[in-house]
Amino acid sequence: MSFANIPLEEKQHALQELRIIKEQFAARGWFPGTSGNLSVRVGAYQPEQFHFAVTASGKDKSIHTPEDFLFVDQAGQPAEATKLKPSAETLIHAEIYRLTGCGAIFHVHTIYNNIISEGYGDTGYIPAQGIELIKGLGIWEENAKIQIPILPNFAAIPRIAELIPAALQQDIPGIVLRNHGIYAWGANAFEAKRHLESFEFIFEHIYRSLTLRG
Ligand SMILES: CSC[C@@H](O)[C@@H](O)C(=O)COP(=O)(O)O
Ligand SMILES: [Zn+2]
Repeated sequence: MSFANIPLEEKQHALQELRIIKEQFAARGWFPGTSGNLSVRVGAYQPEQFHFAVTASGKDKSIHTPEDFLFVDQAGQPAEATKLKPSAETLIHAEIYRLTGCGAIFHVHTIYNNIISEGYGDTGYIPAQGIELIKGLGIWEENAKIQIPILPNFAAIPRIAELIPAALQQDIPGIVLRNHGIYAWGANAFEAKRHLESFEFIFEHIYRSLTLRG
């Protein structure tokens, strides 16, 4: 499906969803120093052709402006004429959409995801078990044991993107960049938000449990 053929209402709905999520996450302090990026996919999905709305790069994500988002294609290139620059990490979003066919991807930098990803960085994944919010990831098995993948925080985004296929864990809707932040995704914005909140609860739980035990 070409970008022009995607109904205007669907595009506007995606922008409205992003605007609401951006405001909610900003209120939690999840975009410090302009960090973080958000996207919602629009139109039909084929691994080799799709489109999504993504945050423009380097903006203060705690305020709303008419220049907060733009639409890009599967290669991360603007889908229509614009002076806006897509997020520096758009290629990571594109690769996650290509591999999963998901509907929304949210990326935030938090103290908990940074500290925990550094702590487990050499292991390559964050282990979690016995935390109720694992169910928030859609994993309902009793006492489920999960491993949340960690990728190195290379400066070159294409180098990170090329590691994603091997790192993806079936049933784990997220990837952490070491000492950087998390990407969480879902079939739609509602699910991606639930997953992101669940991951962040898990990270804080692990951090506080380790601190308590000394
Ligand atoms: C200003 S620190 C954050 C950036 O380095 C980057 O990791 C980030 O999340 C935001 O980049 P952006 O290009 O605004 O989407
Ligand atoms: Zn980032």
